[in-house]
Amino acid sequence: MKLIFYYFKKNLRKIAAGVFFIIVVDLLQLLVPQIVSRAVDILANVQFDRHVLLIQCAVIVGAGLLMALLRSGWRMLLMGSARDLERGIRDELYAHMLSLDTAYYDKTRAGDIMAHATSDIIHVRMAFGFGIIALVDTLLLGSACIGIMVWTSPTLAALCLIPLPFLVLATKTLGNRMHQYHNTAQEAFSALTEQIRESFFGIRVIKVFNFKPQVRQKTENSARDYFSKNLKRAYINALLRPLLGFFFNTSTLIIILYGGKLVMENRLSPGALVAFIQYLGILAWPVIAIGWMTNLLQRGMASLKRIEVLLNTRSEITFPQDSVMPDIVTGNLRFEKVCFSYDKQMNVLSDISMDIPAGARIGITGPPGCGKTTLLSLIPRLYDPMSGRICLDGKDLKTFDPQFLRRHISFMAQEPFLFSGTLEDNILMGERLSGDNMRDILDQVIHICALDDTIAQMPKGLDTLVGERGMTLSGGQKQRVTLARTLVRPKPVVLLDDPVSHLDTRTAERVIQGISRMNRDALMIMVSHRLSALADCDWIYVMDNGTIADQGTHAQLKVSNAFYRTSYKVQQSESKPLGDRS
Ligand SMILES: Nc1ncnc2c1ncn2[C@@H]1O[C@H](COP(=O)(O)OP(=O)(O)OP(=O)(O)O)[C@@H](O)[C@H]1O
Repeated sequence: MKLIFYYFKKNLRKIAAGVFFIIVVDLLQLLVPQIVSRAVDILANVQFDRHVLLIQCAVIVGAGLLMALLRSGWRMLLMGSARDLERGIRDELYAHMLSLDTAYYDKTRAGDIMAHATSDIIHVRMAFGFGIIALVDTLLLGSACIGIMVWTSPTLAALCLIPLPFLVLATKTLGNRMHQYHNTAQEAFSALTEQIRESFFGIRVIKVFNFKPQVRQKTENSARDYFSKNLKRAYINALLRPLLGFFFNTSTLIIILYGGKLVMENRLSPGALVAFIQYLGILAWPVIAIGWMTNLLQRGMASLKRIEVLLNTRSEITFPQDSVMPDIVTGNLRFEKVCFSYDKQMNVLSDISMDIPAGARIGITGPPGCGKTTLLSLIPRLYDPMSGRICLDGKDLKTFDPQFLRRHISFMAQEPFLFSGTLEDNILMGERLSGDNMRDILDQVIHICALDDTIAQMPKGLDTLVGERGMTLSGGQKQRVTLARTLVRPKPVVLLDDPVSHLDTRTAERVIQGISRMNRDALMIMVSHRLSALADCDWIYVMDNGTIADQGTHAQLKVSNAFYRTSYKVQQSESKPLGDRS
């Protein structure tokens, strides 16, 4: 609610002006039947005054014009404020979502986040935009209409308002149903969109495995589900509108029957009878709006609650107020009895202790799933250890300013991820390189990552668009672009998670040689299954089942460690031409 109040206060003038315009429009709306009433009475009188009648017509036209102007005025003011609220919530939510840690995204579905960022925000806007309008209109127009009707003829008002409670009940009950069906239809729509999104996302797998009939069937089922839920909503709508019409017509019938009798008995003027019918027409909107507004507000409050839950979600990774920002980071890294678990139950890393001097080249290897990526992820604090600690230059990572820490660490993730944009955008990530020799550095990094030939073959070179998620590039090309992104800015700690896994042996060798020549002062930790890539490392850790099972140099491990020796032999023989394998 704090957010709502903030934007309410921020747009207070606009909202006040909008509400004032609504009040004026409502008053004009209430005035028109009065003028019509006079006009009818003049017409009913045989010797009518043409001049007065013309004036009354002119007033009606003038009131109509003014109402049209003021209506667009309040729409702009109130809808504008509501849109501002929508924009504000979206900005706040997005900024907050970016601040949440990786663990949050591990357990949250992308579809739910999308729902918060789209439909929930729209519901809040609707509730606090249309909600205000409906509230003012319902209170003012509804009570004024009833007041005028009672004042004109209490008995006629009492009789013609008999169907009103049924009308409110019907709107409320059917409105609730419609709201329920609306929600289920929304869920069905999300499922359908997700289904379509996923099928295009995995179009290659679908084609290769000939999954077309299954995927089509699944999408058809989702579409049918969406259709049937929408149909229920349409049925309710189809029932609601005639029902509203029926109740209003019943009221009109009562007015004509009993009001006509009053006119004939000269207890009511014909003009007043016509005005009565008009007031009943005006009353239709507030009556419908009560049910509509309740639904709108309920839906808006539910969405606001969901948004607030998200906004109140805090990262498990916390950062100290008085964080450390040393002048120099040398890159001395120490793991002290570090344990980690994703689910807080089963350890993925157990009792990891390592002392890594600044500037060292460290290799990490081990069977799939033994915890190599997890171990790297703890260094830029994508996750925090459950116990033990990790120190950079003797200080616990948890004491560093997070931005500062990540500014000093380069991290190449295992899965190459590219954004839609140009190759250069993806390497530089929107930050221009500063300094005179920066173009040379970029060229040098491109060369190290064996990207020069690839880029030279592209008509637009570095300005080539890579498509959504780098669709137009091969797996190996994507991996080298993400490597270039990691290496382009020299940092004291460089973490590479299987940087050459998608590359052929020759290109991988060239890339590894380039990396080892580069930025010799930096601490570099490289995870790799390809043991030849680790041959130049100063020290290699062999992991198994979340622990450090062995350590040594490449030469030592080739002899002393069974896993390392066997893997190396297999990889050596695989890299030989078929005829040379023995
Ligand atoms: N986000 C996650 N949530 C829960 N469990 C995870 C998550 N990421 C990894 N794991 C589990 O943690 C264990 C270690 O995974 P990790 O990715 O660190 O292994 P790895 O040694 O890098 O594997 P690979 O060589 O295949 O890349 C695995 O059992 C994996 O299933």
